[in-house]
Amino acid sequence: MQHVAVGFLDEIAERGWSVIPDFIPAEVVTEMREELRNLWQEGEFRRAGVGRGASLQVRPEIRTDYVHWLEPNALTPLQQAYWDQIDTLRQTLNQEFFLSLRSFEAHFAVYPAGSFYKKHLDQFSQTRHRIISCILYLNPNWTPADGGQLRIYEADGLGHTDVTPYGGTLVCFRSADVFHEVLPAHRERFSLTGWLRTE
Ligand SMILES: O=C(O)CCC(=O)C(=O)O
Ligand SMILES: [Fe+2]
Repeated sequence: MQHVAVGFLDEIAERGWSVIPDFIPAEVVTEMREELRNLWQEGEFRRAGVGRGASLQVRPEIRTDYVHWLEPNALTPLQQAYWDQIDTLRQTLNQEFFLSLRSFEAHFAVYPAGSFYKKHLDQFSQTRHRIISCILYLNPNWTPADGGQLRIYEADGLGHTDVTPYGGTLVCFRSADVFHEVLPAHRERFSLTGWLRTE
């Protein structure tokens, strides 16, 4: 079993979210960002939507990012290595919290300068398969002045915490009950966003 910091599991249990700085090393962040950039230049991204299946809609008043879904059967070696790391996390979460997380789905995301994603939950009301959201940031030299923070709301709805999207940082939270939003990014913002699922 991978050694995850005790604090990580406690935070997920108690407040619903946790941040792991340097989840992957800087060289790997750079290589992943190169893969993302190539796909972007090849026109392999689509405007992200809201909802699922037939009710999926592009809603620019809610989110203005672009996504490219990864194909689990055709991962690059770099993507596979990340998948393996997440799989260890999956097993740890299953053991610790008696969950039945079975799979992982993920997309690269690009937030062009000025983009945002308003306050939302990641679980769909009709289907409840997304249990833990995992976001890996791929930005070079990000600073708080670049905006694009992930704003995580407290369960009481009163307070919030802003997470700066430094390259290599992983944020995990419970998809069903942690409200969050992406504040407007002042620079192009890159990430790999995924969900541990029960199906
Ligand atoms: O990129 C982030 O920080 C969060 C993205 C997000 O909330 C989502 O894609 O559902
Ligand atoms: Fe989200």
